[in-house]
Amino acid sequence: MHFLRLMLRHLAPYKWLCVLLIFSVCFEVAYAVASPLSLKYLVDDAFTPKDFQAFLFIMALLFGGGLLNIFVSACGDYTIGKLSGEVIRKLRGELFVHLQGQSLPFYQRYKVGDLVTRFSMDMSSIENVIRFAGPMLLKESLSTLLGLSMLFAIEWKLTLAMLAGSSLMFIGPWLLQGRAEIVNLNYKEAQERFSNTIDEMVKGHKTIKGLHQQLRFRERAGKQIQDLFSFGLKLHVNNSLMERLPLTALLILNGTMIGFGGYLIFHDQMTVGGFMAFFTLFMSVGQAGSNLSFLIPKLIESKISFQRIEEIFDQQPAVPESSVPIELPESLDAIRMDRVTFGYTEGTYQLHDVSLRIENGTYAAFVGPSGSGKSTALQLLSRFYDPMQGTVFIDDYDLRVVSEGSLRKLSTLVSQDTFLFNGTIKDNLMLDNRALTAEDIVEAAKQARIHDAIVGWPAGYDTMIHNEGASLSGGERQRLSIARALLRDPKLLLLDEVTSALDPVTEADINRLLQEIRHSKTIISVTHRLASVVNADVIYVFQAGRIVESGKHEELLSRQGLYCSLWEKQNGFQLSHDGMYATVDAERLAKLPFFEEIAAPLLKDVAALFSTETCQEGDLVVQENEEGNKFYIIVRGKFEVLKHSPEAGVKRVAVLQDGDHFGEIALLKGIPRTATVKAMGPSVLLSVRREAFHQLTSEYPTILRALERSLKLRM
Ligand SMILES: Nc1ncnc2c1ncn2[C@@H]1O[C@H](COP(=O)(O)OP(=O)(O)OP(=O)(O)O)[C@@H](O)[C@H]1O
Repeated sequence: MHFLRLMLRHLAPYKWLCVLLIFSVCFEVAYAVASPLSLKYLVDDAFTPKDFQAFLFIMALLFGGGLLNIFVSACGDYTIGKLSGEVIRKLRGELFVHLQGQSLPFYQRYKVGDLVTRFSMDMSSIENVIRFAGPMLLKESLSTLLGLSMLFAIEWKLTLAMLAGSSLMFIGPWLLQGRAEIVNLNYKEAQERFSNTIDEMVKGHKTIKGLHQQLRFRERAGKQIQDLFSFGLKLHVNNSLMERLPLTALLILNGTMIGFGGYLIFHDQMTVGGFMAFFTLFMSVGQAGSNLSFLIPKLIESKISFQRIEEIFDQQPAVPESSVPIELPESLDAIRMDRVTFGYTEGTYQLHDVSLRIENGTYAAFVGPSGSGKSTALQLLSRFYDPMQGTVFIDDYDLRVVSEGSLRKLSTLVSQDTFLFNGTIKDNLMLDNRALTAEDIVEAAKQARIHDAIVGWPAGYDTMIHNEGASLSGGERQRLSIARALLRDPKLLLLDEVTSALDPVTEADINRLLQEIRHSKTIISVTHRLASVVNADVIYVFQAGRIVESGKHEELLSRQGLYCSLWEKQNGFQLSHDGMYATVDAERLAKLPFFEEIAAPLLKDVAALFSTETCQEGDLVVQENEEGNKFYIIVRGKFEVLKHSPEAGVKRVAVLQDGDHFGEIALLKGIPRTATVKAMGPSVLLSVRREAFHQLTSEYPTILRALERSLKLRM
């Protein structure tokens, strides 16, 4: 019933098309039922008495009715096409808009495959039901009802006998329906899971290869393909049984009809013409009945599809637009957080009681260790999430009551995960702003230091971007997204690690650009590279979801707190302009716990042993279980530390960044690495090999002893 209500709700806006469809179906059915009846009159009133006039009259009626039937059926076919097309068009459009209105948590819950399957498979199963199964259901039900009343008129006893036997036709489908629904749902979910695997495999092909996870993916896909096979087989067997059982029942009924009909003729209770008409009509009613049972699997499939699409429609955005949204003015005085607490999921908190105020025209920076909540704070300032407690204000407007359109016009977020649309470079830069001129675009591209690269490509600004920009380097994608943000000319520019994928020269250029535009905008920049925030008007230092320090660079250094220790960790390195050659000071090495006992002159020799290594996003510096023979210090860049376990697969256990070090045990012995270390973007490392280190320690055994002592303490 719920399914019928859903279906009627979607058909309701097209009343006239429905009326036209019902009319054409009724006409077709009436003609189909009347045709076999003509046999009775042909045999009993024209052939047996040899009445030619009556014969001509019946033939004329049949022929005229036939022509009219063809015309009405053609109109009916057009109506069905239009009706199903309109319903699906509306449904697709509404679902699309509904998806756009959803917030980030929705997109974390539903994966690409889930949504694509609903848009493709489920929509076509609904389209099928409206285009074929629905009209057929109407037609065959009417044919059955009308045919049955005619059969009663011809011979009620025989009809009653047949009717009693007909219940056999529906017992099978009735018994199998519950199982059919479950199998159908299982099959659809298996399709979703497989689509998600394909999506992950395409997007993560580099990582899968890099971490040598092909086998795991093949096993996962193999299992899912096996599921598709088993559920598909069950579905097929179930559907076939639902279709075949009524046909078997129909055969039994035919035998009954011939036996009982013959008995009535032999006892003069029925004419031969009447029996012929009854037989033909019964066959067509039987056909209609079995057609109805053929429809059952299709109806069950579309019922599940309707439910799956309704499930999406039932999802409400976690960050809803206010019912009376306020338009923000075109300029802003300040943006602030007032005692904001937030967690991505119930019971977890990524921000605790955070308060801050950033005045118009300020260049503010959020810094702190990885995972301390900097990006989360930025997401709340852009209202991608709402706080659990506390409020985010722009001027004195709570972001929850502000119209999304005016907020997006005022502020633009450039994040670490740049997304480029399939289209040309120009389309990606202009988006929907037709007012932009070619000069504006070139100017922004120059500012973002991407113009030279673009004009170097054969098609220049008309170069097509495919596959979300996978053919471009991380730095190129990042610079394009900066240019795109500049073209929107926002008053509030929110930057999340925008220079992390850039080489030192481009990074310096972008930092210079930010200095140039900082007075015409409010800029909030999340970064882990402290050298880029020394000029900031205010720096907020995050730790475990709280702001633990704030102020200018010099003030924070003098406090000797977390900022100061992060600063010291990142200092003491020199990097050439092209980012290809780095060195480390002996003073910086002395800050490493296992080198602290070693005298300064000896550390100078240790520093000279380091050589520079550069790597790109996805490169594996260290692989779990492989023998280690190098120690690394990160000069710039971000690395994730991954560990593999049979239960959880590959899991990120830490993120390392500028100034962090790893693999020091390899300096003493070549034991297997306990984790994999993978570059999250272009990076520069300093490394020293155990063999080189041993040459030095054989000259100065004190170094070796000091190192052994401090590593023993640490382990
Ligand atoms: N969408 C999410 N769902 C659940 N947890 C999340 C989500 N995004 C981030 N987190 C978690 O929230 C915490 C804070 O993350 P956030 O990205 O804000 O930190 P960050 O200081 O910006 O770190 P980084 O410099 O590494 O980006 C981390 O523990 C992270 O794993």
